[in-house]
Amino acid sequence: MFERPASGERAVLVQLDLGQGAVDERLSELQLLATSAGATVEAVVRGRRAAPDSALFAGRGKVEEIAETLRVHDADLVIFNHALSPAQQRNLERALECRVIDRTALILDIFALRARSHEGKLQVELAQLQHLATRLVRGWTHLERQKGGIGLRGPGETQLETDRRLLGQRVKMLKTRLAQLGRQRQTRRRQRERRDVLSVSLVGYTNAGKSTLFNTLTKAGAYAADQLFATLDTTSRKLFVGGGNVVLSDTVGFIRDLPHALVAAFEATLEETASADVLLHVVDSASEDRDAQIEAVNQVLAEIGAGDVPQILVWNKIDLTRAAPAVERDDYGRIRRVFLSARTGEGLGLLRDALAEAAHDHASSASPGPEAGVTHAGAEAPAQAASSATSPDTASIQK
Ligand SMILES: Nc1nc2c(ncn2[C@@H]2O[C@H](COP(=O)(O)OP(=O)(O)OP(=O)(O)O)[C@@H](O)[C@H]2O)c(=O)[nH]1
Ligand SMILES: [Mg+2]
Repeated sequence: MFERPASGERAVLVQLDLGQGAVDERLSELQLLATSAGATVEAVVRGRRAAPDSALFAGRGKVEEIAETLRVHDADLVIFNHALSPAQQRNLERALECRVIDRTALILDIFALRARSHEGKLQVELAQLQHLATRLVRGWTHLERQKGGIGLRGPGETQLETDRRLLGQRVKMLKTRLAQLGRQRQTRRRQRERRDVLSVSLVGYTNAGKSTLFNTLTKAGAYAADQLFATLDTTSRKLFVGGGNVVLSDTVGFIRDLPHALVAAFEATLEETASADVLLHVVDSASEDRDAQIEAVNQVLAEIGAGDVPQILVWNKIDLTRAAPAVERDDYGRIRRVFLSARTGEGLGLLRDALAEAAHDHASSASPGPEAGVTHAGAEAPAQAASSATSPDTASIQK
């Protein structure tokens, strides 16, 4: 579906335990991120520190261990699963004599690979330039330049050697252009609102199954793959459910510690999420990292001003957990959680029911405010404690 540059860089991953928890989950996520960017993971160096070293992030001994690992595996790239300061990155590259990138650069790189729409490309370029702006001083002169490597791909790469002034101008131009596109987007959205269509956005951690669900619901053929950030551009499709019309949008997935430059650059796209009537929060219920992922998604939602948009939790991948398809309702009778499998289609009908209810309430509500979608559902659906195969982890879900 998209061409992938055969970069085949041989990478060594570095994961330090700084006491934030979920170290194993963070590491397997980094592995998936690196593979999604086209690298082959040759080795992993792990360590533990109370706090990052100001000059090298890791300690001296650890840096030596990384150097030795690079030699043994003949690797040419080091990826830190942390945010490195420009100075730390520069010092590490000098010490290790190879390219060192951090988690932010890696994520930006994947975004550069995936961007397809005009707006998406502009957004990625803006994020890359903003990330580069602080790092511009170093240049790449102490390294052999390698076009197309991880962290150097995408529209931002051509600006690498441009001076700050030009870079500033480009950033300004991109912002203006994106603001224009944002206004057009808003106009389209208002027209939709007038037509009384319920707008529903799929949100969730990357790889949760949003695109798969989008496809089975709309048969649209959005790109779904076992890769992080397979989807970058927002795709919307109209959907007919019993209660009325729904516009369903599939969009970029979230990840913990989403780079701020990225959040800022994707403002317009994310705004679409924030202005939805209902969010379908898709969760990979089979993931060991599930609860942390839910939390990370809710955190990003709060950051982009979507913390108050009503959510229906979609407990996806029940084919892996062997949970039964079911719904859970709140005290007002609103469906708050649906157990289903986007892959096998089990429980999909229940989600359609939930959407039909929300669409019905949206159409019949007198004041179509942002929350009109599901908040009044209780009025005509009094607490029918329906088929809730309540799982033991219900308590961990607050939203
Ligand atoms: N077993 C199982 N796998 C699923 C299910 N739904 C999705 N998947 C798989 O999970 C992987 C990710 O699915 P996507 O639909 O691309 O996930 P996404 O949330 O759109 O991911 P991004 O666009 O990368 O953020 C794919 O390999 C899917 O085949 C499901 O119900 N059961
Ligand atoms: Mg997707």
